[in-house]
Amino acid sequence: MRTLIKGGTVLSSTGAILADVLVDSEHIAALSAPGIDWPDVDKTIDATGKYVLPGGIDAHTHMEMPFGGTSSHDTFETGTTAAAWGGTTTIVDFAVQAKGTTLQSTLDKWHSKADGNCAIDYAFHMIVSDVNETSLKEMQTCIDQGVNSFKMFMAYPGVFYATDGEILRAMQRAADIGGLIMMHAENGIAIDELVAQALQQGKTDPVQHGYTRPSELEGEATSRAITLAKVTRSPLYIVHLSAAEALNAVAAARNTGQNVFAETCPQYLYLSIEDLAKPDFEGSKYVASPPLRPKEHQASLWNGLRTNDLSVVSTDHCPFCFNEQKELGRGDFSKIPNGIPGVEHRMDLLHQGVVAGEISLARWVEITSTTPARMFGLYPRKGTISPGSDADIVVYDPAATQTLSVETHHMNVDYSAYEGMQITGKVDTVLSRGRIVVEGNAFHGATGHGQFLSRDLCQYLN
Ligand SMILES: NC(=O)NCCC(=O)O
Ligand SMILES: [Zn+2]
Ligand SMILES: [Zn+2]
Repeated sequence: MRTLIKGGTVLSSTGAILADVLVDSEHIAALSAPGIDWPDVDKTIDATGKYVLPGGIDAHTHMEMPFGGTSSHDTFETGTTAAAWGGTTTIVDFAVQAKGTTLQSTLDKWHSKADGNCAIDYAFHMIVSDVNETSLKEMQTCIDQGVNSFKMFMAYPGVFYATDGEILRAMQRAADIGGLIMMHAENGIAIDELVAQALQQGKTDPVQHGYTRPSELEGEATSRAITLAKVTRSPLYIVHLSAAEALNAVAAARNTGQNVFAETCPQYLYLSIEDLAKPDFEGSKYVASPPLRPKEHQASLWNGLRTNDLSVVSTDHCPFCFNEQKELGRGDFSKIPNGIPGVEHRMDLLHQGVVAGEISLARWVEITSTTPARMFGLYPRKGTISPGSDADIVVYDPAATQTLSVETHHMNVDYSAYEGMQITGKVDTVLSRGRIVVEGNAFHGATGHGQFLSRDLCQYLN
């Protein structure tokens, strides 16, 4: 099957050119001057007036993730389908080690959830919640199976939390074997005290989730993680960075040349603690950790995206329904399942950054596709429109408009965190390994089309 995408503006992390893109089977065969007459073309897509960009890579999702006695509501099938609708053609999801289990059994479990069930390609990170001799050894086993990044938690004592000593040991191991430690950086011990105090004072509303997780405690944990990474000579990737204090710590480390990287998420760029404070328990829809911050943090985060102190935007997609799931925390905010849905909207939301003049078109591509591909060992198979690369391609109409809503989204969750938001730009067509999966308002993808991506070691970019 040969598909020609004609007349579009092809975007990359370095700029834009007018070019046609020839796709042969699953791969990009050629970029050519506009109008070249390629033989044996089965399907032509007219991209005149549209952008042609590499498919989005969302390096932080949680499909079917157990949390707080329930499970995130998107399956790998529904979540990857929603991702495709929004122009994301690869996800990297987190396999979650439960305490007392091995990394191998965790990996097997996540394969059994995902394999054969994804509409787009997928890979895994590993959450290490039980640091012991076996799991430290198994980090190499994970790498051998294409999983070379390991998330650890300074938050959630008693669940995922690791002590500084455990983090130090895992970082030493990662440094030895070429792994990447990803850190949820919040001071969970201090936060638990603040949570207990708030509950004791009868403060139970969702907004307390924000008040009990102050940005200083994200800044402190980020600095501590950076120090541990420095001592162990381990690269470090801070996940879901939300606070100016944390960003300052990352920027300072990077200025000294340390291999420290960070991602932020659309919710920290567009939503704020005012959403968490919505009445009638509606704030629960916005409970995630780190929490949504006062609006002032947003300008710092956009600046971090420009300076590259924030290298990646991922969603941390972790959907829990308002009815039944978020409901578990009515009367006790600490029991609200943590997470916000968003896998479908990342490309659109970041395009608003282009429209608003916060970032360039090239930067849009870089932070949503090219850098995650390079950072997580998927480049040049993914993250670029180049001959030989997988034909994961988005044709995007920058002039179209849409309104985000639970009525129209495809995520398996009963609310939209961005309800009513007006968006300029819309996905027109999506190809996943050469297959047209989205075309206008039609979905042509298939469950099981998505393949597991065994990742190469990470390529760090300062
Ligand atoms: N972020 C969040 O609130 N839920 C998902 C788990 C995590 O990433 O910490
Ligand atoms: Zn986290
Ligand atoms: Zn997460």
